[in-house]
Amino acid sequence: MKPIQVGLLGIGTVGSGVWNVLQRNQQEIQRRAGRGIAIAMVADLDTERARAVVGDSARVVKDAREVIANPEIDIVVELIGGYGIARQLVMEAIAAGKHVVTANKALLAVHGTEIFAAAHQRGVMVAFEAAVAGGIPIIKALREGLTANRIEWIAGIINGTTNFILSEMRAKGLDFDAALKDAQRLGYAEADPTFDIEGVDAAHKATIMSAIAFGIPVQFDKAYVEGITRLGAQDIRYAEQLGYRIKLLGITKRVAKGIELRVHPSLVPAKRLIANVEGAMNAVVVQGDAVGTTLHYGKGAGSEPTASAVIADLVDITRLHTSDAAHRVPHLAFQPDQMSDLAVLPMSEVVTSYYLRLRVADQAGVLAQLTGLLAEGGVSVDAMLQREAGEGEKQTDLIILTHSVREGTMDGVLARMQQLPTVLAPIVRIRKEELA
Ligand SMILES: NC(=O)c1ccc[n+]([C@@H]2O[C@H](COP(=O)([O-])OP(=O)(O)OC[C@H]3O[C@@H](n4cnc5c(N)ncnc54)[C@H](O)[C@@H]3O)[C@@H](O)[C@H]2O)c1
Ligand SMILES: N[C@@H](CCO)C(=O)O
Ligand code: NA
Repeated sequence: MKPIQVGLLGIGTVGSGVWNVLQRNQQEIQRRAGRGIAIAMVADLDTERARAVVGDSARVVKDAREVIANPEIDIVVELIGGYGIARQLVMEAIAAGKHVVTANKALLAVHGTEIFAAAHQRGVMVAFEAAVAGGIPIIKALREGLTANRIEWIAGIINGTTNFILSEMRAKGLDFDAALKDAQRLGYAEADPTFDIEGVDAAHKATIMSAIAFGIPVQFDKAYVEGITRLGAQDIRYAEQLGYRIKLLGITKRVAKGIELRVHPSLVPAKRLIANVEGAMNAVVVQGDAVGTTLHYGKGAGSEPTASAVIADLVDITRLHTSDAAHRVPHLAFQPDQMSDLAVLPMSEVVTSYYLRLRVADQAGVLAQLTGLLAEGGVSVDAMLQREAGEGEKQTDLIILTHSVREGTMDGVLARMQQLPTVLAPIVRIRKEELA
């Protein structure tokens, strides 16, 4: 049988990885897929660089629409990125009856509803394993391997750049700016790392996981997003003294009132496996009612790790494309007519515990005032740490760990604490997740 015909849109970091791995493992992949997989056409604005990768083995064009218009092409792989031209090309490929593979989490988190509906209507598959945690087969795990479970929550380190920065801050005592410079020097962070450090990239990925886990539409606009740019090196140190590490987590959780969907720095007990995921590595913890806790660990980015996921999608499509569309794995794990309208909750409704750092005057009665306000708000204290004031110092750091409380309640208590004349600087609040 003729190999299934693939057209690649964009052959940068991920695209060249896809080309190279497919060439190298061609025979083994064919034995698994039951049919050859051939990249017949490649479109990239930089045709010279594209030719340097593929040589004479595929047709190289500048205009991605030439690939989409080619009736010979069965699968279009979108590896351009962003929500602009990539969105148009994906929609056009679907309209042309092509199956689509994409690594573009930004696109799916924001426009997924429109894209999946169009694909469903046209009877084509849109596969996106590479979009969440790169090479880790987490989409496959959530959609198929864990399909027996009522998923309770997912918490993941799903951005390698920020995990690298946090690891550097902890190991070397660097502040955020210095650690970011290291990440850029070593090629982990992009020239414009905004989406990574502000938590947006992790929120895109968490949004996609929340949809698959709970059968809700992708709703990036409802996600709470907080990055690591304001994290102080001293908080990493204090957290460590209390037995915690600080990680940027993407969290989605089913609670009585709806779904939590949030990305923010979190204290995690140092003894948890996920707290020990260092450098640019990714890890996702999934809690299912039947299986219990599972941990999925590996490389979330990079040319060949990401290509590993893109090619797995190509194999899936090669195996399934002749099957009746109703018997394929649904895009978001649940049948499209069985989606839930559970609400994504505002952050004020989220219940979690907190690490608070207060810069306070070192004088009698301060602690009593603060614990008084906490008690009034119904916030229960779990642990406290007071840094010894140096000789002659008139102020000190006070660290408070709380038990669980509604975020809206905590906001009120913090506002009242902040007004005390003995609280000398903005209070730092970091959420704490026990993950058990
Ligand atoms: N790099 C990673 O490790 C990684 C990991 C997971 C997901 N992703 C996602 O994969 C996608 C690709 O990322 P990348 O790192 O390979 O990016 P890249 O910048 O290295 O490659 C993008 C390629 O697309 C080409 N391109 C841009 N506009 C085009 C157009 N209109 N027509 C044709 N080609 C065009 C560029 O010339 C470039 O070669 C993104 O959505 C990214 O978020 C990347
Ligand atoms: N910028 C992303 C790349 C993979 O999506 C990261 O740092 O993890
Ligand atoms: Na993945």
